[in-house]
Amino acid sequence: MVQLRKLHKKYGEFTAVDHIDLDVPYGQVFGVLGPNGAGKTTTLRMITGLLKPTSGSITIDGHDMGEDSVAAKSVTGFIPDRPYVYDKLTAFEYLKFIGGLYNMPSKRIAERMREMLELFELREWGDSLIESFSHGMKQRLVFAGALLPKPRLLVVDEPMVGLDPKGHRLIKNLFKELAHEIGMTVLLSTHTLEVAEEVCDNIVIINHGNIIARGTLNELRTESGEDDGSLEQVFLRLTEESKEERAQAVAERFGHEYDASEDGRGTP
Ligand SMILES: Nc1ncnc2c1ncn2[C@@H]1O[C@H](COP(=O)(O)OP(=O)(O)OP(=O)(O)O)[C@@H](O)[C@H]1O
Repeated sequence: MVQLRKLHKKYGEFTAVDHIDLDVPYGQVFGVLGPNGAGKTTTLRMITGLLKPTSGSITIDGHDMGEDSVAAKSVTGFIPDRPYVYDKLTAFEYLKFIGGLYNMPSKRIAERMREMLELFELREWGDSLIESFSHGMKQRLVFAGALLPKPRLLVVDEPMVGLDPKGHRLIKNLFKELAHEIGMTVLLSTHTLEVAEEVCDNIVIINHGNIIARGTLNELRTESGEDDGSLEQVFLRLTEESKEERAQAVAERFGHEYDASEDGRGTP
């Protein structure tokens, strides 16, 4: 479904994503994990076409993002980590706007709006202004919008932010159903390891812009030597760094040269 080849992103001199290769199969829940600043959001935003790579290629469902970004984006739904929605619209108006972006016929938009508002327990709120919604309701509305056109690929950055326990359960079940029953590919980044453990068929772990491990939870357990470990133990083991590695990363971040002889302090 998604192929990344030597995907690279620099912000100025800083490398956020470092020539990664990745294949995400159809019909799976695929998790992207990694510590803060690892490059997860940057990678997902490049896949959705919101950020332009410095180099490398992205193919979505056979469409090359560089050559035909409209075709690649037309099969993709995106749920960002923060629900940016225009407060002065009603839920109906917001969903109609999304349907229009995907060129959906009005009848289809009306049908899907009803289904989505029902699914995300917002049925009575269709005519209400979004400004009256709580954070969690806004997040659920963003989910409804992203799924409205039935995308083949759903990209989700930190899905659990702002959702209550009932919302967590709804979303976890939904991801599994979408992937395993409808065949949608769900590509998600999360810090909630219990979510990844429960729903992801495959996982990649990113650190400093590189993929440092990939596979099923069992394969990651073997790789990390944590044979019976939880994903948290596996994650901590795989991302643990020596003092030198940490110092080097900080020095690179601030454009300094790292000199190990200086006890890990970067020199300007
Ligand atoms: N617009 C930007 N300009 C400069 N640096 C940026 C920009 N956006 C991100 N970065 C840097 O790129 C690196 C990767 O950021 P990114 O947001 O992709 O990480 P992440 O893995 O999603 O982190 P988190 O888990 O904290 O959300 C970080 O060091 C970040 O500071």
